[in-house]
Amino acid sequence: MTASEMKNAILHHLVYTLGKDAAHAKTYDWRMALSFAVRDQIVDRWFEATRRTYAEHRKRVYYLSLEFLIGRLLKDAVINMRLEEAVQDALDALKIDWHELLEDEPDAALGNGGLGRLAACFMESQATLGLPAMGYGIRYEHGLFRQSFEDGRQVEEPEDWLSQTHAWEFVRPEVAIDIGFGGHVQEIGSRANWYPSEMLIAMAHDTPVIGWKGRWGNTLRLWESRPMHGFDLARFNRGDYAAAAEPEALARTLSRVLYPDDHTEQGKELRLKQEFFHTAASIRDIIRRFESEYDDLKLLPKKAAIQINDTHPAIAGPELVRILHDERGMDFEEAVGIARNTISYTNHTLLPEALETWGEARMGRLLPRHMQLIDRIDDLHRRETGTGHVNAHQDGKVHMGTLGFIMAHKVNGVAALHTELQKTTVFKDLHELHPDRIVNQTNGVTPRRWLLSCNPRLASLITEGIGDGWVDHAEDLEKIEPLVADPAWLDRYAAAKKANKVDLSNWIAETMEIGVDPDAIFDIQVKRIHEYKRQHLNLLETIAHWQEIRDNPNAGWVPRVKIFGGKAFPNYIYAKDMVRLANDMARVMNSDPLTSRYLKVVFPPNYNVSLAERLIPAADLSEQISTAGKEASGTGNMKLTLNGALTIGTLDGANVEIRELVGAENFFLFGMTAEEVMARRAEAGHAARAIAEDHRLARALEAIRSGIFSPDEPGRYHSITENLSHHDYFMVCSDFTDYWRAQREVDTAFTDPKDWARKAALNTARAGWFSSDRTIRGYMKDIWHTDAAPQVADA
Ligand SMILES: CCc1ccc([C@H](C)CC(=O)N[C@@H]2O[C@H](CO)[C@@H](O)[C@H](O)[C@H]2O)cc1
Repeated sequence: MTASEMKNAILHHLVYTLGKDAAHAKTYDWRMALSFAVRDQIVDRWFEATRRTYAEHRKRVYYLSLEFLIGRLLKDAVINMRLEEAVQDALDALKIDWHELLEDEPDAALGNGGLGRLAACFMESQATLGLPAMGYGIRYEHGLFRQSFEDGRQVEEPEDWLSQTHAWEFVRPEVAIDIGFGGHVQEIGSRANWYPSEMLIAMAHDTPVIGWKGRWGNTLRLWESRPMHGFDLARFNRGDYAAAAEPEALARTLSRVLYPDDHTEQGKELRLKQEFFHTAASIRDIIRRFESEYDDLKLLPKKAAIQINDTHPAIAGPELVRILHDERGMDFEEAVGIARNTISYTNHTLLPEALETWGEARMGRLLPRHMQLIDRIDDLHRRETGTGHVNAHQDGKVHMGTLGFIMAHKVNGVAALHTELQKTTVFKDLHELHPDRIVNQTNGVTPRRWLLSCNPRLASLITEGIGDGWVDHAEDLEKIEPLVADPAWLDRYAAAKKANKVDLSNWIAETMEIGVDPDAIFDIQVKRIHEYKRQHLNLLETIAHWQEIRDNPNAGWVPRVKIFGGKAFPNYIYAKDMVRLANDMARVMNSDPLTSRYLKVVFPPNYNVSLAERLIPAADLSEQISTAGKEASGTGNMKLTLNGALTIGTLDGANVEIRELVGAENFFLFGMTAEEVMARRAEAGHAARAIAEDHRLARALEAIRSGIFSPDEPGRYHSITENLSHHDYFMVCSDFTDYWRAQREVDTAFTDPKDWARKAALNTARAGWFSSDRTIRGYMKDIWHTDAAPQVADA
């Protein structure tokens, strides 16, 4: 598409779709007009892919997830359709600033963190690989809350991405599925009729997901909840206005807001209703599509692969069995077999508090037939395995992890260490019963968004050196290794990083009025705030570092900027205290005349996908410091490695595989292994001993305890200091000394910019394996048994 064609298409949509005259158009109008112009280019490819999938009777993958952390879509679409040049030239001609339009788009923040973002990367990779796939999610009216800071405290505000028209979705009023809750069951022999007492509608909104070079397009279908019966006019006419709107309000509650908790199940009824609403609508839609092409449901596993993203859609098993057995009359055991061969389950966490369980009373009341089927599935599993002690329904609860495992033909972990730990911890018994069911699929990230789009300086340097094959064959990045040996190329590599750091310093100055030195080490920890991720270990080291600089300011300290980003679950007080402590420390340290030129702390609010795209290209050091055995994989670690940040980290999650691939000499390792953590945790007083043995740790804790960072409320962080001194379940104290050692090694290494650049470039060169394209190819081979469609021509 030429620039002038693009210009005309933009002007066409401005006038005829937005109904705006160019003279009066606002940024929003231009962004929407451009989005529609680009969308037009995508729709044809999207339809072509759908048509081919039907025509070639291809097996489809269905990715069921309560979260899709998509971020912005305009730039992604322009880049994947190779329209960047045409768009930029068209906008130049219209005197419209491209970056202003990009910044104007709200993030689609339909997820909490790792799990949701992984789903979004997977959707883009499936489309890039030409794999017929469909994502099923919920169209939350309010995504993850907006975070702001008041006096250093996290404050949450509702996020409202839908207050403006969303350019990238198409509503599907004809795809409206009845969803029931409660009521009673009438059993007829083995089968039953379920008579729900509450009904509402799931309506579909489709977003095209276009792959690299526009060669294939898939659909992300998001469900909105609508009332079965709309506005109650009779009540309104009787003046009972609130009641008149009640059915509408009630029904819409289900897709109103994303639950902001990641890692702690709240067991709230609305959450279970959201999960069933999402999953039942998706399963019904999958069966409808299957039956529109085939008439023998025994074929289902051959033509559909359903992946459940953690336990949140685990009710999919019983719901599929209910439809196959109760509604389609299939024999119960056969129905379970068909369902199991269709479904596979990914586990993303070992944290006990994150493993969902539902009370039998609540499940029985809300989903009476499913509760019965869960018991029959347990019974069948007992007969199949000849054991009685592993049941989904146990001690008055339904364990969704066990249900997900029993009703799946494959269960996967998201990194090699995590997958092995699954076999010895959460799924130990089930693994013994089904030794070949657990497989590993180490996570990945899309190199389109997380390198080509967010780091154009580095991307163009790479493409100039090795061509653009790396964009959809990221393993090709290893071809830059020979260039790393060329000092001139390495200088340009370092210059790209430096320019990104200057951009970020300017943004921090503009938005936070904090001056940071772009030649300092940009040390970044960006992720959800959680004790197991140990932001407080980073804060303690920062305090000890600050104290040492104050003791001896002229000791030739290597300047460091500590950048934090992340949201705390609103009810997670300890995590919110960690956020506030970081802000209190920033206030004191950044204005400390003795130390501020050597050490700054910066905590930009509202960390989300778009802020990650701004921070990650400017990172020198990637903080991946979780307690070994706790972070299932991590994906931020992969994005930072791809963008040339060196990792300081523990042998946890995918850090292990990153270190193996980039080389131990290009990674700052510290801390106990998962086994050592278990052993140390068994030793009483492990924290007190660590504190006694490390004066820096003791002194840093004392600084917090004494109120240096909270003079107006000295006891503000009592919870943190007391917990660390007496419990310290996540081994912050026991890993401190070695962490300090590793951080000082970082300082030393950074004083040799050439060697640092070489290490950084080798991280980029060897990060290709962490592409989500490789991950999806793994799922296709080991779990979904699908192959990609031969590609249509490039965009
Ligand atoms: C029910 C509450 C709840 C909500 C979300 C979750 C997610 C599983 C948490 C999550 O995001 N896990 C992260 O998944 C990433 C993608 O696989 C991994 O890289 C991270 O290590 C893991 O913490 C657990 C429990």
